[in-house]
Amino acid sequence: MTEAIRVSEIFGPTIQGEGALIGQPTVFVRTGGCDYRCVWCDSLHAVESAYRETWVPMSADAVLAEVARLSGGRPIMVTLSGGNPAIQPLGALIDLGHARGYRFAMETQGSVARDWFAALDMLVLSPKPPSSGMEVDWALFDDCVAAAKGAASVLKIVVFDEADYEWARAVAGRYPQLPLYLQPGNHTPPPPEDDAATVDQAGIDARMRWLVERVTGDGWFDAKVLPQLHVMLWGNKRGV
Ligand SMILES: C[S@@+](CC[C@H](N)C(=O)[O-])C[C@H]1O[C@@H](n2cnc3c(N)ncnc32)[C@H](O)[C@@H]1O
Ligand SMILES: Nc1nc2[nH]cc(C(=O)O)c2c(=O)[nH]1
Ligand code: SF4
Ligand SMILES: [Mg+2]
Repeated sequence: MTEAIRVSEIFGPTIQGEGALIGQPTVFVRTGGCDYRCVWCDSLHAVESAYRETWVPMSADAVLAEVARLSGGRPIMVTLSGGNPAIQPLGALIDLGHARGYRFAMETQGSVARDWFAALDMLVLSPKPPSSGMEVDWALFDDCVAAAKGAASVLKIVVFDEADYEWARAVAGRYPQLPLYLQPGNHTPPPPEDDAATVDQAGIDARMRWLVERVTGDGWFDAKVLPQLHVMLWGNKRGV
């Protein structure tokens, strides 16, 4: 019996709405609990301890059975997110899923490194810019980059303002080997309203246009700028 995984929600298939795998059909496994508290986190139901009683301990077998039920038993890309999925014991799930043809991408802020990162098909590292109110521990972040070993790794940085943009440029300079994705931030209403599709899409669009102008104006031609596609389609609705 493997150690239990604390699960906030399992949903899909939907499309990956962000970053390198945008548009790709996937099932999300969102774990509960995070070592960060970003002021603009859009997934507080998987972060705040007020929601702890909604998180269910599940075995790797049970998680994979639910993923298989949702995907009609067909192998699919599984996206591990959270909260911070790196604080959960996910190695056994990845091995079990691989044996059945599933692939695994994971979203993490890069604050906790695990040796099983190397088994992922993609590691998405999203270090948090100044607007988040968090401060990155770069030694821990470097441990995460190193733990991925041969696994494909990318950077995805949320940008709300000029200070975030300048910060993203510096981070890109620090990790020239990692493909970099920039995404405009969305201001999410705090719970309990976070179930509703209430985003300021016009504001996000304006931030996206500004970001494109900054990147092209600077001749930063190896950065990719993408919106959160699922937010364009469904706002900050849960489970999509
Ligand atoms: C909810 S987080 C969970 C995974 C992990 N804790 C992390 O932050 O990478 C998933 C992704 O959503 C991004 N994100 C969170 N809140 C956001 C917001 N308000 N606007 C845009 N992206 C956001 C994060 O930067 C991360 O790339
Ligand atoms: N469709 C969709 N794409 C996503 N990409 C990253 C997400 C996340 O919350 O980690 C997310 C999400 O919640 N939904
Ligand atoms: S690290 Fe991710 S899940 Fe945790 S608070 Fe920040 S955005 Fe939310
Ligand atoms: Mg999200």
